[in-house]
Amino acid sequence: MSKPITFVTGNAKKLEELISILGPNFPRTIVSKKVDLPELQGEIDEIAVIKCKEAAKHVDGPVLIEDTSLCFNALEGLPGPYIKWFLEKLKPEGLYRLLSGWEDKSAQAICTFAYCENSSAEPQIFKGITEGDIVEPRGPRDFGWDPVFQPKGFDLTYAQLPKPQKNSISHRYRALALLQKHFESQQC
Ligand SMILES: O=c1nc[nH]c2c1ncn2[C@H]1C[C@H](O)[C@@H](COP(=O)(O)OP(=O)(O)OP(=O)(O)O)O1
Ligand SMILES: [Mg+2]
Repeated sequence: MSKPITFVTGNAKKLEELISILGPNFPRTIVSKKVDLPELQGEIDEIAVIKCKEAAKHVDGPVLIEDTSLCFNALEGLPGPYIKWFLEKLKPEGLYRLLSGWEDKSAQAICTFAYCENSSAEPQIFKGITEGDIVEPRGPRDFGWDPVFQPKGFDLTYAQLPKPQKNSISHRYRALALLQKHFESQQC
């Protein structure tokens, strides 16, 4: 019997989406642990790997983390992994205004999961990307920058989409689909 996987995050909304996306048939048990992990600098994959190693110090056994970036194409991918601080200071309105000097409002929402079996194992990466545009904020404000991200092919923002619909196209869904495939293939 495999040990449960501990998903380490300080963000309750991430946990809620993970549970609802993976559903009841995921082959491993997932428990969660609330830890405020350091907000690191660097390239997206690098950050996820170091974050996973940090998280492993708080857990005895398999550990999972994720880090989310919002990358504006006009700004060469910024704010990217620093979106948390940009959102905190500028609020959704300010994120939209950041692009006022640019015609290109396109952006990528990127979710990077990192998993390691224990604190000495090298983390594995599972990454999902959803393309969209940064728009004037619309919809409920219960999760981060959801009000300003409008996925390509939709005329509603992530915040306006019904949860199951966001969870069927989101960056987090795409990353978790890869994670799910990995654990399902390990079973046979
Ligand atoms: O689907 C999403 N829709 C809207 N906003 C989102 C989403 N996913 C993360 N977010 C926000 C949370 C944080 O302001 C920043 C990512 O920073 P990030 O470090 O990954 O998240 P966090 O510090 O809240 O939780 P954790 O303890 O897992 O690091 O973007
Ligand atoms: Mg964080």
